[in-house]
Amino acid sequence: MGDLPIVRFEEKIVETVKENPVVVVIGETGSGKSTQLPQILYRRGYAKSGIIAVTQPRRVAAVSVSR
Ligand SMILES: Nc1ncnc2c1ncn2[C@@H]1O[C@H](COP(=O)(O)OP(=O)(O)OP(=O)(O)O)[C@@H](O)[C@H]1O
Repeated sequence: MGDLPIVRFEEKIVETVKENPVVVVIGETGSGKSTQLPQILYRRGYAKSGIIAVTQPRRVAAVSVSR
């Protein structure tokens, strides 16, 4: 699989998350927000100091992106 568009913004996202208590990421459908953001935060160690929670409008979608 090729890289999703969000991957290019990883450094900017991590930097912004570090500096702000709340961050809103806006991007096109399929740009990788739901599937990549939790993995980026996991790789950067955010699961060590807290939990990474993933919400979706439907239960099945929430469970599948959390795996
Ligand atoms: N590493 C990858 N490379 C390419 N495509 C991927 C990869 N991982 C997941 N995908 C696919 O890319 C799409 C990314 O969707 P994702 O739900 O993350 O986007 P999104 O930005 O959250 O979209 P939406 O705004 O519609 O929720 C999915 O169809 C998924 O199957």
